Amino acid sequence: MVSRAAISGGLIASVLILVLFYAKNTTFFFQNKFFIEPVNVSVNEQGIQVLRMELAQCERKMLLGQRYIRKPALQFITPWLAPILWDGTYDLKILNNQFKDKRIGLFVFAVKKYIRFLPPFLESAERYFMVGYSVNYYVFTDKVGEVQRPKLGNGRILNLLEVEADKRWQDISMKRMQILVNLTNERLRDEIDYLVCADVDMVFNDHVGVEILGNLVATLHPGFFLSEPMHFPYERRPISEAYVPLGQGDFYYMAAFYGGTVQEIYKLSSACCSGISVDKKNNIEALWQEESHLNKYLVYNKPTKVLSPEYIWDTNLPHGDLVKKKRFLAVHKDHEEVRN
Ligand SMILES: CC(=O)N[C@H]1[C@@H](OP(=O)(O)OP(=O)(O)OC[C@H]2O[C@@H](n3ccc(=O)[nH]c3=O)[C@H](O)[C@@H]2O)O[C@H](CO)[C@H](O)[C@@H]1O
Ligand SMILES: [Mn+2]
Repeated sequence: MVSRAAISGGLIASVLILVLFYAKNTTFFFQNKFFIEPVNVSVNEQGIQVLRMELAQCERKMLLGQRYIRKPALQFITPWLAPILWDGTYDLKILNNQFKDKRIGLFVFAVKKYIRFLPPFLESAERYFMVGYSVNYYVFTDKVGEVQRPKLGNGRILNLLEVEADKRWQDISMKRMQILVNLTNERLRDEIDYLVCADVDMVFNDHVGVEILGNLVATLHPGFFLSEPMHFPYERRPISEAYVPLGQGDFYYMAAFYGGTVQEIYKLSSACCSGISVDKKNNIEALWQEESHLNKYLVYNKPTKVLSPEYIWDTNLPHGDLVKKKRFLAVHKDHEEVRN
């Protein structure tokens, strides 16, 4: 004869199994359904409301025991509590007060054919980049004599500096790290407080101000901000110094816009530079050159501020509706033509 206790035990066990099975599947279901949430990432007056509604929705789902996950890049804060800058998430008045006496540098390479991108880059920077602040441009080129000096605002200085042109575009792009080491180790220490490093094949298209300043600042790559970390194009070959193992890394950053204090950029460029030279000795080049080394560095040295893809956008990319302000835009180019 089966005892009563055994029957109720069996019943409880089967109910438990059913509950677990249901929970597992609903979690799975909601994870998929809500993983890419079509959110309004701009937090102005309506934005705040949207955010509140989302939070309420999120709480409701959590109450129901369903897991609710929002894409990390669409959050306003990283897991290590650094702000992710989206339009409307900061108060410019407070920041302008905080940074009012700071001197800012903008570092850019315009070598060989890329010199053609320099006039629109500088003109747009004069219109949108740190307007009202003391800005020192550091333009490295192999054709100092060919640069037409644009009209600059008050307190803004153009430093034209000579750099030797490498044969391969990859080497030109990577050489930026070597130049940055020297620049931040010597001259810049007394000249500026913050340095911003940019690609030249870009134009400023909207306000970019002191909100981007911080100890160590990097920008989410606009092509990967919604991707799963396992799909980030990190260097995955362990033989390279830029290697990032699967399961590590939070975001994929683009090397076309990053910055920080002179001291932090010195540390960053020194690390990337030594990684690049070890790779050279081992006859390997990281998948995305210095960008791979930058990403490796940022896995282990977390940025203190992260810029949303508002700060690097390309109009060819999908999901532009999530990015309300396109502040720094890639200029479309014929890669073959301009690199050869
Ligand atoms: C979509 C894509 O392909 N993205 C990669 C590509 O970006 P990009 O296609 O944006 O690289 P790029 O051709 O703009 O080169 C980077 C920068 O190096 C400078 N430069 C380069 C070549 C040259 O002849 N003269 C010169 O001045 C210039 O400032 C330029 O903006 O390459 C980068 C550098 O490795 C990164 O890895 C990017 O992820
Ligand atoms: Mn570029």
